[in-house]
Amino acid sequence: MASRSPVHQARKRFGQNFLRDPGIISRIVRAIGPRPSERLVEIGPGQGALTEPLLEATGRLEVIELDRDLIPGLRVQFFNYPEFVIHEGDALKFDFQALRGEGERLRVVGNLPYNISTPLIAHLLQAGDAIADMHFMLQKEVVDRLAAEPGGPDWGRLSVMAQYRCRVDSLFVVPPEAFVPRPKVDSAIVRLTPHGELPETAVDEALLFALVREAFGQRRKTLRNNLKGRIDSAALEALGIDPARRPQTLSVAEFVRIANHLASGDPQPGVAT
Ligand SMILES: C[S@@+](CC[C@H](N)C(=O)[O-])C[C@H]1O[C@@H](n2cnc3c(N)ncnc32)[C@H](O)[C@@H]1O
Repeated sequence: MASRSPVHQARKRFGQNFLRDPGIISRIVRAIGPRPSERLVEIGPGQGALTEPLLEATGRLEVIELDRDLIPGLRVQFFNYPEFVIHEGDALKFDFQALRGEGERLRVVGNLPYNISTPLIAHLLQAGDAIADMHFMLQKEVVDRLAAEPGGPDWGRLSVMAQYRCRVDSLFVVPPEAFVPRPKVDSAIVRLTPHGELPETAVDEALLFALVREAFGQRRKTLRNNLKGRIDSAALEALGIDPARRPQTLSVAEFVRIANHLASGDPQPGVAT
């Protein structure tokens, strides 16, 4: 059953689990390490649990909140911060690029609504060099997938997509008791830091992500099977990749190598034509 606050009934459809544990809140803020005048953006401020200490630290904050019933409370709570800006709307459609000023990079934070966390991260990863770093509370299972290593059970599409663009640090676990209402699962804090320069660059990123989606189509099948029609066994071998391997054993660099070969249009790598 959803818990009540005197003014607001938590809404499941907006993924509302409000942080209540002061110890966890200050640990999150310490992990973020906000400094005065930095360009911080909070997704889903809710009832202001993180908003307040962030504003205290920086004096300046932009928030994006979808639930319009929460907006008046935020305006009242933070009326004495002239550089507190509320964007009423959907973070999934928000143009983060447009927010930053000349020479600025955004620090994005949020206890994210779990029902949209994966598409939201995908949306933020598109924001190019607009973002300096991101700190998110997510379901622990999603953090495990983001921070996974090749060969492990959690390594998959989300891991490759995130690690292609970012360094990923899983910071600490947050138990259900820290929230009202309590979620059914553990949560965790993750830090995503976009690479200044990509360690591996895909010539065609759309092709890389399509390839990764196909490769992980059936995790138990081999690359030979999952990538049938896309690349044959001889070409995989010429790229130094055993076609009998399963997709969850491939590193980001290996996926990029295959994608760049496909983008080059060569029938077979390493063979002079
Ligand atoms: C898990 S709650 C976190 C609230 C608060 N930050 C806290 O830690 O207590 C998620 C917040 O995101 C808001 N939200 C849900 N979907 C959203 C969306 N698409 N765009 C922006 N905010 C959203 C919810 O209304 C809610 O305030």
